[in-house]
Amino acid sequence: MRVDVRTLGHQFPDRPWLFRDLDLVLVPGHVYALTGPSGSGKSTLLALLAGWLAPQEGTVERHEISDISWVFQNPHGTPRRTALDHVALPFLARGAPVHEAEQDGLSLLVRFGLADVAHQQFRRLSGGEGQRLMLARAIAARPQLLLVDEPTAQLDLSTAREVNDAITRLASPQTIIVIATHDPETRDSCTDHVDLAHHQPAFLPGTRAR
Ligand SMILES: Nc1ncnc2c1ncn2[C@@H]1O[C@H](COP(=O)(O)OP(=O)(O)OP(=O)(O)O)[C@@H](O)[C@H]1O
Repeated sequence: MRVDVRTLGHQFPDRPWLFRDLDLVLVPGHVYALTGPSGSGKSTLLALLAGWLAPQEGTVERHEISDISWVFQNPHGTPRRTALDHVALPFLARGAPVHEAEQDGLSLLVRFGLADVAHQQFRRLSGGEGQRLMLARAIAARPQLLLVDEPTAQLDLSTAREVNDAITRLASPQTIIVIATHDPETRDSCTDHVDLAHHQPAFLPGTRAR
């Protein structure tokens, strides 16, 4: 399982290049922080990795990847379902008996510091709890590629810290994880760092920028 990115570059019609000459090999067990100034193309790169968007130059090859999940800035859960329901569901969907699915779900809630709210409805969770639950649910679903867009953007400092703490426990041997972020603490919670600033035309050698 692997994502190979080769000499990738993208620009939208009649707009300047966002980035060029990006080479990456993404593998499971790592959590890649994707940083860069606002408008540098972080969300665009996530869409290219997912295959939602075709690159203007270069290639993105996904090897042995069929399931791709996203976690967005705002947690989207089912309001009246409990936290445990949210993480048990992916296990049930894979055919686990209820008891086992709930046990596995509970272990994930413990890992993400959510054991105390296991039986709380989603609508009663705080912003940080909701966001950590989205990460826990994404891990439970075991996608081969997990794309996370600005997970702390809507959170205050201490709530963001809780989410960043969860990110330090996110790495999974079954999943390649990429997190677009502005937050230096999120970047430091990841295992690897890709800085789009180094791939903006102004930073690249030669005269290709225009
Ligand atoms: N479909 C589109 N058509 C034209 N321009 C687009 C499109 N999608 C994004 N852009 C532009 O591309 C640039 C990069 O956007 P993108 O959202 O990828 O940046 P970002 O680094 O994620 O920004 P931020 O940190 O502010 O979220 C922006 O100037 C944006 O307006």
